[in-house]
Amino acid sequence: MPALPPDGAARTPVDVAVGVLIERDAAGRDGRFLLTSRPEGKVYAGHWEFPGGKLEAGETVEQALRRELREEIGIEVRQVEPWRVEIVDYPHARVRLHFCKVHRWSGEFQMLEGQAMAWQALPVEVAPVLPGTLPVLQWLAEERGHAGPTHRS
Ligand SMILES: Nc1nc2c([nH]c(=O)n2[C@@H]2O[C@H](COP(=O)(O)OP(=O)(O)OP(=O)(O)O)[C@@H](O)[C@H]2O)c(=O)[nH]1
Repeated sequence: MPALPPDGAARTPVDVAVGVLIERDAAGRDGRFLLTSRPEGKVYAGHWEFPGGKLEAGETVEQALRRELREEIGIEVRQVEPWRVEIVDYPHARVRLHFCKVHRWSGEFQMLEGQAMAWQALPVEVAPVLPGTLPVLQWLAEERGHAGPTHRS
Protein backbone atom coordinates (compact mmCIF):
# COMPACT_ATOMS: atom_id res chain seq x y z
CA MET A 1 0.00 0.00 0.00
CA PRO A 2 1.43 3.46 -0.84
CA ALA A 3 2.46 5.57 2.14
CA LEU A 4 0.02 8.35 2.99
CA PRO A 5 1.37 11.87 2.40
CA PRO A 6 2.06 13.93 5.52
CA ASP A 7 -0.98 15.75 6.82
CA GLY A 8 -0.23 19.20 5.41
CA ALA A 9 0.44 17.91 1.89
CA ALA A 10 -2.82 15.97 1.86
CA ARG A 11 -4.90 19.07 2.44
CA THR A 12 -6.01 20.91 -0.67
CA PRO A 13 -5.80 24.65 -0.09
CA VAL A 14 -8.95 26.74 0.11
CA ASP A 15 -8.69 29.84 -2.09
CA VAL A 16 -9.28 33.14 -0.31
CA ALA A 17 -9.50 36.61 -1.90
CA VAL A 18 -8.07 39.35 0.32
CA GLY A 19 -8.24 43.12 -0.25
CA VAL A 20 -5.48 45.49 0.79
CA LEU A 21 -7.31 48.82 0.61
CA ILE A 22 -4.82 51.65 0.45
CA GLU A 23 -5.44 55.39 0.72
CA ARG A 24 -3.43 57.67 -1.55
CA ASP A 25 -2.17 61.06 -0.47
CA ALA A 26 -2.43 64.21 -2.58
CA ALA A 27 0.88 63.38 -4.27
CA GLY A 28 -0.41 59.90 -5.22
CA ARG A 29 1.78 58.09 -2.70
CA ASP A 30 0.46 55.05 -0.85
CA GLY A 31 -0.72 55.90 2.66
CA ARG A 32 -2.72 54.14 5.34
CA PHE A 33 -4.25 50.70 4.77
CA LEU A 34 -7.44 49.16 6.15
CA LEU A 35 -7.58 46.35 8.70
CA THR A 36 -10.78 44.82 10.05
CA SER A 37 -11.29 42.60 13.09
CA ARG A 38 -12.64 39.09 12.62
CA PRO A 39 -16.21 38.87 13.93
CA GLU A 40 -17.35 36.80 16.90
CA GLY A 41 -18.15 33.23 16.00
CA LYS A 42 -15.36 32.85 13.40
CA VAL A 43 -12.02 31.15 13.95
CA TYR A 44 -9.50 33.73 15.27
CA ALA A 45 -12.33 36.05 16.38
CA GLY A 46 -11.01 39.47 17.36
CA HIS A 47 -7.81 39.15 15.31
CA TRP A 48 -7.07 41.91 12.82
CA GLU A 49 -6.79 41.05 9.14
CA PHE A 50 -7.29 42.44 5.68
CA PRO A 51 -10.95 42.01 4.68
CA GLY A 52 -11.88 39.18 2.32
CA GLY A 53 -13.09 35.61 2.28
CA LYS A 54 -13.28 32.29 0.52
CA LEU A 55 -14.03 31.92 -3.18
CA GLU A 56 -17.38 30.34 -3.94
CA ALA A 57 -17.70 27.69 -6.67
CA GLY A 58 -17.04 29.16 -10.11
CA GLU A 59 -15.89 32.56 -8.85
CA THR A 60 -12.68 34.30 -9.87
CA VAL A 61 -10.53 35.99 -7.22
CA GLU A 62 -11.74 39.38 -8.39
CA GLN A 63 -15.42 38.38 -8.28
CA ALA A 64 -15.01 36.91 -4.79
CA LEU A 65 -13.23 40.02 -3.56
CA ARG A 66 -15.97 42.32 -4.89
CA ARG A 67 -18.67 40.14 -3.28
CA GLU A 68 -16.90 39.76 0.07
CA LEU A 69 -16.18 43.49 0.44
CA ARG A 70 -19.78 44.31 -0.49
CA GLU A 71 -21.10 41.75 2.04
CA GLU A 72 -18.65 42.51 4.86
CA ILE A 73 -17.87 46.22 4.67
CA GLY A 74 -20.51 47.60 2.30
CA ILE A 75 -18.29 49.09 -0.39
CA GLU A 76 -18.07 48.64 -4.16
CA VAL A 77 -14.57 47.89 -5.32
CA ARG A 78 -13.75 49.92 -8.45
CA GLN A 79 -10.38 48.48 -9.35
CA VAL A 80 -8.46 45.34 -8.29
CA GLU A 81 -4.71 44.89 -8.66
CA PRO A 82 -3.60 41.28 -8.06
CA TRP A 83 -0.49 41.46 -5.87
CA ARG A 84 0.85 38.28 -4.21
CA VAL A 85 -0.26 34.73 -3.50
CA GLU A 86 0.68 32.92 -0.30
CA ILE A 87 -0.17 29.49 1.13
CA VAL A 88 -0.64 29.30 4.90
CA ASP A 89 -1.17 26.13 6.93
CA TYR A 90 -3.44 26.58 9.92
CA PRO A 91 -4.47 23.74 12.20
CA HIS A 92 -8.06 24.23 10.98
CA ALA A 93 -7.32 24.76 7.27
CA ARG A 94 -4.76 25.22 4.54
CA VAL A 95 -5.48 28.45 2.67
CA ARG A 96 -4.17 30.00 -0.52
CA LEU A 97 -4.41 33.73 0.03
CA HIS A 98 -4.75 35.90 -3.08
CA PHE A 99 -3.78 39.37 -1.90
CA CYS A 100 -5.02 42.19 -4.12
CA LYS A 101 -4.33 45.89 -3.80
CA VAL A 102 -7.38 48.14 -4.04
CA HIS A 103 -6.93 51.87 -4.52
CA ARG A 104 -10.38 52.76 -5.83
CA TRP A 105 -13.75 51.99 -4.27
CA SER A 106 -17.06 53.73 -3.69
CA GLY A 107 -19.70 53.83 -0.96
CA GLU A 108 -19.56 54.35 2.77
CA PHE A 109 -17.89 51.79 4.98
CA GLN A 110 -20.41 49.73 6.97
CA MET A 111 -19.28 46.95 9.27
CA LEU A 112 -22.05 44.53 8.27
CA GLU A 113 -20.76 41.61 10.37
CA GLY A 114 -20.16 43.55 13.57
CA GLN A 115 -16.43 43.90 12.97
CA ALA A 116 -14.30 46.94 13.77
CA MET A 117 -12.20 48.78 11.19
CA ALA A 118 -8.94 50.67 11.57
CA TRP A 119 -6.87 52.63 9.06
CA GLN A 120 -3.29 51.78 9.91
CA ALA A 121 0.27 52.77 9.06
CA LEU A 122 3.47 50.90 9.98
CA PRO A 123 3.96 49.79 12.68
CA VAL A 124 0.39 48.57 13.02
CA GLU A 125 -1.08 49.60 16.38
CA VAL A 126 -4.07 47.28 16.64
CA ALA A 127 -3.47 43.79 18.05
CA PRO A 128 -3.47 40.86 17.76
CA VAL A 129 -2.90 40.56 14.03
CA LEU A 130 -3.86 37.30 12.25
CA PRO A 131 -0.73 35.21 11.48
CA GLY A 132 -1.60 35.09 7.77
CA THR A 133 -1.55 38.88 7.68
CA LEU A 134 2.04 39.28 8.91
CA PRO A 135 3.76 38.63 5.55
CA VAL A 136 1.68 41.41 4.01
CA LEU A 137 2.94 43.88 6.60
CA GLN A 138 6.47 42.78 5.72
CA TRP A 139 5.85 43.34 1.98
CA LEU A 140 4.40 46.77 2.70
CA ALA A 141 7.44 47.56 4.87
CA GLU A 142 9.78 46.58 2.03
CA GLU A 143 7.86 48.69 -0.49
CA ARG A 144 7.84 51.68 1.82
CA GLY A 145 11.40 51.39 3.13
CA HIS A 146 10.05 50.96 6.68
CA ALA A 147 12.67 49.61 9.11
CA GLY A 148 11.86 48.12 12.52
CA PRO A 149 8.84 46.21 13.76
CA THR A 150 5.74 46.02 11.55
CA HIS A 151 3.34 45.33 14.44
CA ARG A 152 3.09 44.97 18.23
CA SER A 153 4.06 41.53 19.43
N1 LIG B 1 -9.93 37.70 5.13
C1 LIG B 1 -8.70 37.28 5.43
N2 LIG B 1 -8.52 35.98 5.69
C2 LIG B 1 -7.28 35.61 6.01
C3 LIG B 1 -6.19 36.55 6.05
N3 LIG B 1 -5.06 35.90 6.39
C4 LIG B 1 -5.41 34.59 6.58
O1 LIG B 1 -4.66 33.70 6.89
N4 LIG B 1 -6.77 34.41 6.33
C5 LIG B 1 -7.47 33.12 6.45
O2 LIG B 1 -8.25 32.88 5.30
C6 LIG B 1 -9.49 32.26 5.65
C7 LIG B 1 -10.60 33.20 5.25
O3 LIG B 1 -11.76 32.67 5.61
P1 LIG B 1 -12.98 33.49 6.25
O4 LIG B 1 -13.47 32.68 7.37
O5 LIG B 1 -12.63 34.91 6.50
O6 LIG B 1 -13.89 33.42 4.99
P2 LIG B 1 -15.42 33.67 4.81
O7 LIG B 1 -15.72 35.11 5.07
O8 LIG B 1 -15.71 33.12 3.44
O9 LIG B 1 -16.03 32.87 6.02
P3 LIG B 1 -16.99 31.67 6.27
O10 LIG B 1 -16.14 30.45 6.34
O11 LIG B 1 -17.58 32.03 7.60
O12 LIG B 1 -17.97 31.67 5.13
C8 LIG B 1 -9.47 32.03 7.14
O13 LIG B 1 -8.97 30.73 7.40
C9 LIG B 1 -8.45 33.08 7.61
O14 LIG B 1 -7.82 32.66 8.80
C10 LIG B 1 -6.42 37.91 5.80
O15 LIG B 1 -5.56 38.80 5.85
N5 LIG B 1 -7.71 38.23 5.50
